[in-house]
Amino acid sequence: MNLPAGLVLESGATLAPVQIAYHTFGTLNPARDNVVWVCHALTANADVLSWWAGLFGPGDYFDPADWFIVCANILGSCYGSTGPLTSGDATAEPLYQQFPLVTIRDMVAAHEALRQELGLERIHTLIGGSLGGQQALEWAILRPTVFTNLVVLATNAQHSPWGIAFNEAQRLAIFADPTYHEGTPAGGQRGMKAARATALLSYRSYDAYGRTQAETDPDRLDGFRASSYQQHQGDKLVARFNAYSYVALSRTMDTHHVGRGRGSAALALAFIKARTLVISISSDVLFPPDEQLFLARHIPGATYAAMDSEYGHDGFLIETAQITQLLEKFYVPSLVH
Ligand SMILES: CC(=O)SCCNC(=O)CCNC(=O)[C@H](O)C(C)(C)COP(=O)(O)OP(=O)(O)OC[C@H]1O[C@@H](n2cnc3c(N)ncnc32)[C@H](O)[C@@H]1OP(=O)(O)O
Ligand SMILES: N[C@@H](CCO)C(=O)O
Repeated sequence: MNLPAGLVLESGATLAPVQIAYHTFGTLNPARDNVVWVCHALTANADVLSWWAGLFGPGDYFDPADWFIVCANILGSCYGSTGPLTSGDATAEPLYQQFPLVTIRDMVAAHEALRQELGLERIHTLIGGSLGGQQALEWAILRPTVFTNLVVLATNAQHSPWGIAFNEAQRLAIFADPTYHEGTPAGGQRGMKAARATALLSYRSYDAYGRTQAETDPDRLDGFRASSYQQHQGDKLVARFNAYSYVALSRTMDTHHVGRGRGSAALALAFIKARTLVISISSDVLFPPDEQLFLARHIPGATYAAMDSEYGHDGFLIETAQITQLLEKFYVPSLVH
């Protein structure tokens, strides 16, 4: 979808033109009440069936045979929507480091424009984890009557000092790579590799590393498994992402505060009318369970569910069997459609 006039961002700057890439799966039913809208996290994309398999896909809880699933790539990303490498205007240069600050609310403005374009008056379920949960919360506050159900995982009402510090450490790694400042599509790759390796420490847990990366050779002095894992994960992101989007999206995450201009986070959450399920992960050090307890306390009538997992923050992507069980329990009373 194209917005030729673009969007006036929360900062006051105009981003124009704006393109929003999205995928839909399944079919909108005649009653138009089977829409599930997924807000994706930091480095994912609109193809939710590829990165949330086990929850979205044939035979999964959200089976495209039953549901009309919509997922839009977020502004600032590199998977089709307007971002630092796409000027949006074929004649202009990409903006690279000059890409403007996009807030979570700006991302939501893009989702809202797409919802209106698609003519979806009601969304049965709005779901997202992490940065996706931040968008979902903002949207449910902004348009309280649109969403029947809201499911947020491993997310928060306001990005924490700890989360911002992690993001800053990652940006420092990218800024220390001189190629980032050259402004080319491959700029900052070595920095982003280090940034992803740093981020991973906040996405997994001590126990997960202990289980998957333990050494079997007690005499080893170098070349540890945990080291090559960090290298591999950094390389894997470099192969599919770019440093300018990484910096832009981490800055977006830092801006997240549902209470901005609304008195407080608690007052803002009280606007939500959707029936809400808030899910936490016991080993999540980046978005710890206290943050989800806060959400559940302040969203009217919300249900809180704690997942026990050793996977840390990334548990929201990995623990699909547990999430399915929680959804089955959550939807039973209201049955569905
Ligand atoms: C275009 C696309 O790729 S779609 C985008 C995919 N990603 C997203 O959308 C973002 C959301 N997804 C994610 O963040 C992740 O995929 C997760 C959290 C769901 C799972 O993370 P993964 O990295 O797949 O799992 P895990 O931590 O177990 O690591 C497995 C990988 O590490 C490798 N690995 C494990 N131990 C080691 C080691 N000691 N040394 C080197 N490599 C290792 C494995 O071989 C495997 O590599 P592969 O992914 O290249 O096959
Ligand atoms: N590992 C995920 C989640 C971060 O919140 C990603 O790369 O998008």
